[in-house]
Amino acid sequence: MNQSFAPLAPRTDIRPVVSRVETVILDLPTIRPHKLSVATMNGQVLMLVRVHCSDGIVGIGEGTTIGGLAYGGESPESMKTNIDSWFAPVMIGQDATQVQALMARIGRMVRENRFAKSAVETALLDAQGKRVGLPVSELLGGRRRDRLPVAWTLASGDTARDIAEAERMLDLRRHRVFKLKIGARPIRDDIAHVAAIKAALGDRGAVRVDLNMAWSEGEAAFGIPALADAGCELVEQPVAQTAALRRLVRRWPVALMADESLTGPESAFEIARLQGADVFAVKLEQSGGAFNALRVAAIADAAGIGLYGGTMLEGAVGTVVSAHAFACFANLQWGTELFGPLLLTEEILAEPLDYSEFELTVPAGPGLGVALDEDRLAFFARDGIRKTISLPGGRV
Ligand SMILES: O=C(O)C[C@H]1C=CC(=O)O1
Ligand SMILES: [Mn+2]
Repeated sequence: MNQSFAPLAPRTDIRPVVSRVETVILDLPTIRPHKLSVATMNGQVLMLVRVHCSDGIVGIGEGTTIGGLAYGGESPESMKTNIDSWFAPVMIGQDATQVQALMARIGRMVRENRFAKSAVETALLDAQGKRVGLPVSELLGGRRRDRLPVAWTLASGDTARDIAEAERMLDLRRHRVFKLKIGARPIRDDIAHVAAIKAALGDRGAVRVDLNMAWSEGEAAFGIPALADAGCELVEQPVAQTAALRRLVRRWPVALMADESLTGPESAFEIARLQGADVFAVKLEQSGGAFNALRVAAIADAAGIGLYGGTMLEGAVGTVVSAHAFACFANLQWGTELFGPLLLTEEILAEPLDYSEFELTVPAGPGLGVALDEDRLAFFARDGIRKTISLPGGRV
């Protein structure tokens, strides 16, 4: 046999490595102002990261915050700078197939920066899923559900407008669980607002509230029983301090949920040890990525704490990786609020996500199972082509 025609044996000793890391910031309009006690959002800023690998595969990830720096110490701009300057050199040339090992390497070189870590981990998982032909959920241990219930946040700042919005969501069969953002107004006004919305919806819609830490412990002791009387079933992060939250838990027939005070497995362990919450709002970015979110869920399960799939109001990419992770949770007693893409006026995916019958379908394709619409991305990129053209009707 002529040796020169013998097929080459595949090189199993050469693994694809990270060859380039690219970041971009997108500025997207929201369907209406979104009013939280900490900030009013008139648009959303997404930081997208692409991890290019030596086998030609590209993974995508997202880092997004709420109201810039209003929610925490990272902003989309800080994520972009830190990934460009500090993450990329640590990643380039490293084995792209061993996601946990590479994240551990990043963890040794980069302190904090949980949101940015979540974004690059997402991109590595997307790339590895595309490489092996499996959805991210399967790389995380395997999904237990294909569809996730999705709550909607009413945050227009106006009671009548919120009721009309809830009615529309019920008619569309898109959402039947409503989270009301309160805490910016006097307590009695907020209670009246919640009571009016619950009275209008009756048994057709569940009502929950999020204070984003706005109340003191004394205000919470006054407000929570009134919320329970108004028919509210869940109160999210009424106070900032874990110790205060713990003192409020189980005093009234309404569940209390930790959000801002939950920043990954260590804080989850501490809150669980103190019996400081009935429910955890797990967010991938707050946790530092999907693997850490699964660790938080395991701690909640072990402690008998309920689970809720939270959002940082991410766009499609951050929402989808969260969906893959929440699909793997053993328990998801309180559903999710993965509605971020629906708050944006613009679609950035080639195929939109499927929101129907009050639920979101977890994509089944390899990796995240979604593809970006590159033209729209180029259009909405900061300093992108939107700066140089305008649409008819002045839509932008
Ligand atoms: O939970 C938060 O604090 C952030 C976020 C989630 C939904 C929403 O409207 O805001
Ligand atoms: Mn919250």
